[in-house]
Amino acid sequence: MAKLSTTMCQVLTKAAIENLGQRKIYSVVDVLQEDPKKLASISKLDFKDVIVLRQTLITNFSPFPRQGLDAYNELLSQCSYLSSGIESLDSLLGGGFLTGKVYEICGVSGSGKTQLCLTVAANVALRMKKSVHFIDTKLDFSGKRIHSILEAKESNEEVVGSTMEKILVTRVHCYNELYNFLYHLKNELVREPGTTRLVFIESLPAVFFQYMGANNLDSLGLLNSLASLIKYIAHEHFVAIVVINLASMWVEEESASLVQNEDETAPSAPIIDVKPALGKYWAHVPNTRLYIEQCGNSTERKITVIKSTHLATGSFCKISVLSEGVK
Ligand SMILES: Nc1ncnc2c1ncn2[C@@H]1O[C@H](COP(=O)(O)OP(=O)(O)OP(=O)(O)O)[C@@H](O)[C@H]1O
Repeated sequence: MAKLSTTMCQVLTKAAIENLGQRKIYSVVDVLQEDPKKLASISKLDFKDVIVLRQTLITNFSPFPRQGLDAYNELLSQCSYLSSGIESLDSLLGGGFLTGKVYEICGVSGSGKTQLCLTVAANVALRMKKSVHFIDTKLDFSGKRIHSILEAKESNEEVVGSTMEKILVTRVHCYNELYNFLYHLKNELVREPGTTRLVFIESLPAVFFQYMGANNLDSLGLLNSLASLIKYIAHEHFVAIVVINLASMWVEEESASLVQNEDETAPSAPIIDVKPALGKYWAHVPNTRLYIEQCGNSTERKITVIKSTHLATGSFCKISVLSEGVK
């Protein structure tokens, strides 16, 4: 909501702004909502000038509809898939993580979220000249682990060293530090566009749990500001942002009692529902949500698309968490 100023239009004088202010008309939206005749009498501007003012404000402040073709061409020219370096995951994602999108990887504790992110960070940094940001909110980033993942892929110690230099780890202790870091990253990308294409936030609940509970409105406001910033960076600077979230498993007892087995005598299996943390507001923020869970033997994991704007939900792939990283 832009505040009125004399630089917005030649006819908008300081006196007119003061006159409008006395009637609580302070912003562009206030002017556009008001009847032009009434505006002329309040501001003491000519009716002709009020029409010029309205046209100028509409031209400069309205979002214009764009053709679908323009949006598609922009996507083709500026977005790219960042291969995760894990074949099965790339084919699930249609080629890799798409720049300009926000991804969430959720799963219960120990499901392999961190191992997956470290491996993808290592793979992307190894292949690309750009830096990969890793925001560590849990304060447990392991340089040793990423070094051993890289060593398993690359025998040249110099290449391993230069790749590790491209993985920029930032430790944040609280929401404010996270927000400030992202804000500065946004400014850096304005100054030097394209310096980074991939950002991991590991993990979001770690900086939010302190705000949950008592004053829920505060946490919603903070979550809203962070979500806008994350989306802005991803969309405007063509960065893929991968947010790690915890998930909990809930047994839906009501549904369980409705589901009958084939012989209708044995008790039916309870339906397990996956609930990512951070609530309903956050639920719509990521463009794609991936759920990672253990399956089969202790190293095997299944990744399922549980929400997406461009991938089929329910599709899945299998990966293995090994000493040399995720494969
Ligand atoms: N060096 C390693 N070699 C093989 N497997 C490993 C290695 N390090 C961790 N793992 C496996 O990775 C799994 C833990 O994964 P990870 O730490 O990524 O879980 P997480 O989902 O991030 O958990 P949390 O939410 O608690 O942080 C365990 O099954 C562990 O055995």
